[in-house]
Amino acid sequence: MPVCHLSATALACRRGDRVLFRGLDLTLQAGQACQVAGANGIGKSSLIRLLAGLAEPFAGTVERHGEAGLVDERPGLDPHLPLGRALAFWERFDGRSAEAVGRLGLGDLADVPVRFLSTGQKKRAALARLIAQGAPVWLLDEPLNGLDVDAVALVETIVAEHCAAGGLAVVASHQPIALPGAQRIELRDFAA
Ligand SMILES: Nc1ncnc2c1ncn2[C@@H]1O[C@H](COP(=O)(O)OP(=O)(O)OP(=O)(O)O)[C@@H](O)[C@H]1O
Repeated sequence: MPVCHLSATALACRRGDRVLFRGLDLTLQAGQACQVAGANGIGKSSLIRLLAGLAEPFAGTVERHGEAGLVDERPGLDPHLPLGRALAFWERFDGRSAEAVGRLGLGDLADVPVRFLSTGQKKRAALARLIAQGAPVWLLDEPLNGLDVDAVALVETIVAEHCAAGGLAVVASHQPIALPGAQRIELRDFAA
């Protein structure tokens, strides 16, 4: 696993004419995880986007060393392709195939177009691609949405394995997720 590090300093986020949060500090080294918690609309997705470099902070800085792997509400897979081919598209970038499809219960779905997959199956597929990507910095926005109880436990295990292998993870979720030893950020504590 490539060396990784993620930090945010005095971070503030504005969406539209509203400042959502300010004064947020975060430091994650290889092997560490953080859960970002908070009510709907408080700014969890916005924080993930700042950490991913997809949006500019209103104030403060983000420093990231290591490629980011982002999972959000869009699976990042061509909806018109069968799942197997949609995942294969990423192989040329990732340099490896999505070997976790079996573990994620997708083994029988290779011929099913992505648009026909259920919500939970799409989320599982996004996680299969995330693992294949091999990025050290995982930024997971509501990764449990649509997942059944077994899949929730699997995500908890996969995140723990990723961190044990030297990766790091930020998990934004309004649902409980077991991340032993993880930091926790309550976004309401930074409400502007
Ligand atoms: N492009 C935008 N312009 C203006 N406001 C926005 C924009 N995008 C999001 N917002 C607002 O920013 C706030 C935070 O949104 P965000 O999606 O980060 O919240 P969240 O904590 O992830 O919510 P949820 O738990 O419902 O997913 C919301 O009030 C939302 O309406």
